[in-house]
Amino acid sequence: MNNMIVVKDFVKNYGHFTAVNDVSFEVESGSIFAFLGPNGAGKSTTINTLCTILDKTSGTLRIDGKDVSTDKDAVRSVIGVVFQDSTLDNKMTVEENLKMHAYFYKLPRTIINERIQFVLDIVDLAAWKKAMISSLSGGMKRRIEIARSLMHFPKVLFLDEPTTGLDPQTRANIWEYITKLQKEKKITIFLTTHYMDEAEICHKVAVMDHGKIIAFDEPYALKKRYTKDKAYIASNDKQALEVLLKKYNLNFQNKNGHYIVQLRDLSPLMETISEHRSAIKDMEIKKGTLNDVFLALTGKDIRG
Ligand SMILES: Nc1ncnc2c1ncn2[C@@H]1O[C@H](COP(=O)(O)OP(=O)(O)OP(=O)(O)O)[C@@H](O)[C@H]1O
Repeated sequence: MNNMIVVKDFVKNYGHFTAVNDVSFEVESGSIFAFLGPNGAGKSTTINTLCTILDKTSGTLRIDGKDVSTDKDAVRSVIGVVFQDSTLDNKMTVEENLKMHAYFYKLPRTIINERIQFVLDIVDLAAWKKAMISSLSGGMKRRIEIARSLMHFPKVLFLDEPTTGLDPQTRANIWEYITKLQKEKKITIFLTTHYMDEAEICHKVAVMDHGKIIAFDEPYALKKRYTKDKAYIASNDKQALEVLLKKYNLNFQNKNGHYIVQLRDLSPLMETISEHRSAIKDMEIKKGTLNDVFLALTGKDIRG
């Protein structure tokens, strides 16, 4: 396995306050990795240290084999970053913003126009090259920021809450580009989010709380380990249903007319349903979510 990012025993203090407390993790090359956690968990601090913006207190952080503390320029040349808040210049055009980035990264002048076309094509905004940034919607600006971060062909793209504040359709749209970059360009994507549905589609997730990684795995594995699926059943004969649920040792509660049944495996539920078939009004099985994982680990909802 080839790891693009390796973090070992990372600690970051702000004065006497420890924002990141002895964190270690690795991110596989070409994968999409998410830091999931509530506000203040330490996600941005970690991302900013990896991006060479903040200095660590202790530990080792490497990107593509380069140390983020001692080899900052080399690290900067292989990463692209999209911050939480826009850093585009509103008084300039799309093209001018991208050119600024090209000059900053000392791209050869002869390739700049071609590169601008290339990155704008990736986010489907080539037609907006001459538009002022101030005339674009929030979602378009975010796409331009992603395009800009790709100008120097980074191996790793850091996205700090890339879709916060965007409407659901624009969020879906941004995700289309993120997955395209990972699949087609083989870029390693490292993002922070507090949206469960976004973390669900990542290859690996680190769940973070109070500066610690409290779980780290594929979303499916986390859900399997920490959550139970639940069946929601509405019945025309509640008494008979309760007798059956008890008979098959199923753990249940009655809420708002529905029986909520915790499932370890499906067979006792299947037996219950087949014996109760004629009286069932409605039934739905809900899978465990990453929020349930967070709840199981911390006793609180991820949104606080
Ligand atoms: N410059 C700073 N000085 C002091 N404390 C800070 C500083 N920056 C962050 N913190 C604190 O460190 C902790 C982690 O903050 P961080 O921004 O990394 O969290 P986060 O998980 O990214 O949350 P958010 O989603 O709100 O950005 C928080 O308690 C925050 O208040």
